[in-house]
Amino acid sequence: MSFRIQPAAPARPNRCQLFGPGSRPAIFEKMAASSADVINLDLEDSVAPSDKDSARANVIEAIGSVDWGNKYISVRINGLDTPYWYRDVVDLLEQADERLDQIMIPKVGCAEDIYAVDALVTAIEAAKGRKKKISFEVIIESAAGIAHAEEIAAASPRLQAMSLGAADFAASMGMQTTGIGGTQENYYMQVGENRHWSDPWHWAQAKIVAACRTHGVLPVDGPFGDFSDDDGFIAQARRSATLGMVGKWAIHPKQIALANDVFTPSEEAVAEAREILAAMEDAKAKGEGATVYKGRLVDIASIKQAEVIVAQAELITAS
Ligand SMILES: CC(C)(COP(=O)(O)OP(=O)(O)OC[C@H]1O[C@@H](n2cnc3c(N)ncnc32)[C@H](O)[C@@H]1OP(=O)(O)O)[C@@H](O)C(=O)NCCC(=O)NCCSC(=O)C[C@H](O)C(=O)O
Ligand SMILES: [Mg+2]
Repeated sequence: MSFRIQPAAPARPNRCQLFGPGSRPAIFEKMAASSADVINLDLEDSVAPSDKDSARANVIEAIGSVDWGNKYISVRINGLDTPYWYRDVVDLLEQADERLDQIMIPKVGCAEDIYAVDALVTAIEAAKGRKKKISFEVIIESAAGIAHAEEIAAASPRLQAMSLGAADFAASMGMQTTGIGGTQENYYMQVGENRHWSDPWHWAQAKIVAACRTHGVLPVDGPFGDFSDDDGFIAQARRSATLGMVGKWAIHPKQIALANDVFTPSEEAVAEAREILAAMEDAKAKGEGATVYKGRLVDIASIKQAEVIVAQAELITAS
């Protein structure tokens, strides 16, 4: 273990982030009534250029007027390569109710992108005397973003979460697909007559998880576009959870329960984790660093693994 202790990620549930276009205010109350932990009101790619101003106004109005309960409220601003983003930040920070928790910055490519938004947000917060410090989340969805994932994760103390945006990522990388995440027919190895499919998102997800865990940021899996494919969504979410991600986006309400289910440790998993902790307490009392649990080795590292599962479950119970 390094001399530097790995920082903890923010202690809030982030199992499902529900997206809705800012140009569709009719669904805001439905989003608020959902079981998602995080609400993402979108000003970016689900909003047509002609609707940017009205969507921004809708979102600012709804942040203060809708009862969002205990949900974490995030607004996705437009990318730094557009003429819209500064107006998004200025109007949100000057006009939106203190209920706003977070800004999502899309298509980040380097740490300086975060620096620029941080400088603007910090100035407006001070000028307006805003009490709550706005947090940031970013989307890694370009070749530059994934290449610089670690410096981006370290870029600001405001940064709480980092998602993989599979659609823009695929386009930026020149990948041969029009799917938004999920299974890719052509990514397989042929062994004799058998095809073995693999996961083209895996390496990017693993890089994001490592960058996030190094700097105390929540790693999140992004969208799964085919919302009629529940099994595909569940499989993708299970792979993400196994890699260390804490949640996944929902681009349709039917994906919320699927994400919550995968990213909530099951009762069996929590019971087993508690049993491992108890077994290791017994081992420690006997001066042993390792013992046998259900026919397999558990040791001091197993304590940390079990604590991850118990901590996830306790966080969700407390929320
Ligand atoms: C995908 C949708 C356009 C589908 O909308 P719709 O046709 O209305 O769906 P349904 O008729 O099946 O809706 C059933 C009921 O659910 C309500 N509804 C629909 N969407 C939402 C929602 N997001 N939140 C809450 N409630 C919702 C409908 O009103 C129906 O209600 P009722 O009539 O009372 O039964 C739509 O879901 C949608 O717009 N989704 C979000 C799209 C979005 O935000 N996209 C951006 C994120 S993905 C991305 O940006 C890619 C990423 O950046 C990358 O690069 O990878
Ligand atoms: Mg995108």
